Amino acid sequence: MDLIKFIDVSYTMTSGAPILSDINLTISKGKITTIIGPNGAGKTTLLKLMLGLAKPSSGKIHHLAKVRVGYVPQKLKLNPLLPVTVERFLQLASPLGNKILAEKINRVLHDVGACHLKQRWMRELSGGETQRILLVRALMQDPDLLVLDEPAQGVDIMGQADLYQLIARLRDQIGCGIVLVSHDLHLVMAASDNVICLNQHVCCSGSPSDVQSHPSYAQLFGTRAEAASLAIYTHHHTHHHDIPCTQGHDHD
Ligand SMILES: Nc1ncnc2c1ncn2[C@@H]1O[C@H](COP(=O)(O)OP(=O)(O)OP(=O)(O)O)[C@@H](O)[C@H]1O
Repeated sequence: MDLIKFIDVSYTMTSGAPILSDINLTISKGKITTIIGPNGAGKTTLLKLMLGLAKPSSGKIHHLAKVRVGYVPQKLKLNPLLPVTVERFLQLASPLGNKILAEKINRVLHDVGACHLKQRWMRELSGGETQRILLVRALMQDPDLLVLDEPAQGVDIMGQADLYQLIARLRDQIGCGIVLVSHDLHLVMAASDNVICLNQHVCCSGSPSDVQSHPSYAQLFGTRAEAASLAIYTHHHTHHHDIPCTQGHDHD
């Protein structure tokens, strides 16, 4: 099912500077669509258009009627002096009554494996933990479409892999559409159903393998594109473990 469809969409600044031109794309339920592109390519602008926070200068954007969108911002702007627990933060984001809300918070925290964070202070969470709680907040809207702006920023590589696995699990479990912006080509190629390669216009799009074999992808990302085609999760051992795994050891 199509959730959002862009038809010949262009976006121009009031100064007349073109930001996006002739964008045609479809966001579908049950699929992870990742937008990749260099700095200034217009990725955030594209998300704003999807979310209805900006209007196209020309072209049409069709939304499925009453599509519910959950948005996970790049960063949380929270007053660092404000003592807010995770539970309180989530309560503040919902209009639900006490009992239903408490149950929902528990359920969604459980779904993303974050029950242990419930009583922690928001300001003390790590980057990856904060990202998970922002995801919980978005999921509490029961979204048809989940939009994540660079969710892996500030999260270490193992945390990023976990986050992407979680996003893929949510797609299967909830069946919502997922749109994300990412700079990490390895993870994008491993975890997306569709990839849109953007540089003010759609340079190429399709399955990760379609995009990886497209000349404009190699042109835009150069050596990073080559590196991303190598598997990253393979953990080759060329040695035997004779010490417990909890102690440090080097990998060849
Ligand atoms: N409010 C604004 N006023 C002027 N220029 C803007 C504004 N918002 C965006 N731009 C310009 O539009 C272009 C696209 O910006 P956008 O933030 O969408 O790119 P991006 O792909 O998300 O970049 P990044 O990867 O660096 O976050 C950039 O050249 C940016 O400078």
